[in-house]
Amino acid sequence: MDRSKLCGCKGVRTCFVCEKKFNLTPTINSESLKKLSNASYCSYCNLLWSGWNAYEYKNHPNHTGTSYYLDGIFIEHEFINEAEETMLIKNLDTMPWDVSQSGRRKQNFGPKCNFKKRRLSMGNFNGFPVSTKFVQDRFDKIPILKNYFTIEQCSLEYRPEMGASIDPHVDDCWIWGERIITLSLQSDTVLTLTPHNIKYNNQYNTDYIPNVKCLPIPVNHVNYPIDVVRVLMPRRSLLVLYGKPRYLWEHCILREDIQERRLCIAYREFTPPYLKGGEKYTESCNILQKAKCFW
Ligand SMILES: O=C(O)CCC(=O)C(=O)O
Ligand SMILES: [Fe+2]
Repeated sequence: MDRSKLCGCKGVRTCFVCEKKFNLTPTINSESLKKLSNASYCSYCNLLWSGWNAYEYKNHPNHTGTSYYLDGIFIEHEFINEAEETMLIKNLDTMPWDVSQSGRRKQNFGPKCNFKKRRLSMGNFNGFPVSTKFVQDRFDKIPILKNYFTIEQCSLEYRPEMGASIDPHVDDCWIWGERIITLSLQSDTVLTLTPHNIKYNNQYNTDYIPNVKCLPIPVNHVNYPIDVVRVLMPRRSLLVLYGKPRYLWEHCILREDIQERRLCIAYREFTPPYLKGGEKYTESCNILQKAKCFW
């Protein structure tokens, strides 16, 4: 089944286009997730509240039912204003979009990374679009983003008519540092966190997680009463995932949570070995220099 001329999907990933043409069925079944114990994140009290509805945070402070605590999720509402959002979307859309998996499109600005061989190179990385610079500059305002130095910036587009989604995954742990940032644009969606069922040793390069031996992997099965966490990502908000939600849970965006076109800009930093003073710095110093450029 060669889908290279049809869409961007590979392996188990699918979109409406290839599902129709090859009679494929999507792998993720949200109905089965709804049957698990689920809770939604409230960004105002930093707690999870029982239930699937990700808009539960709007009931704050009048939540009812049981609450749970999971450290490692941060949301800043209205990180950018409406005029800035309009301007960002307009500027992103002046640049070409590349097809990606599961009906998404993307614009990638960052070095070339071979996650399997764990090899890093400049590739055609040339810095970042100047129209997006103010977003990176504003990271300084957020205390948990202290010393955040962006190495990769990736715009993603999700359209309902493509059946766009992103399958459960953990962002690579060898090259990408602890703090994963996402700026959401154009419409709200939900990030769904699910138990990380390890499929094979070192999947996502989890052996490279700092202090991995101290972390109870997979935490959910061992001692956490919740199997699915729903995190609303309102348009114009900034989400930061770190700690356990970044390393020990997979995150995904379900097709049913894309109701309108949604864009986001995802940001990644290097892991400590590739930062100044780290043991891999000789391999990364040119890339760190390049990541200061805006064009
Ligand atoms: O679209 C999003 O908010 C999540 C994207 C994501 O998880 C990724 O690019 O690794
Ligand atoms: Fe991700």
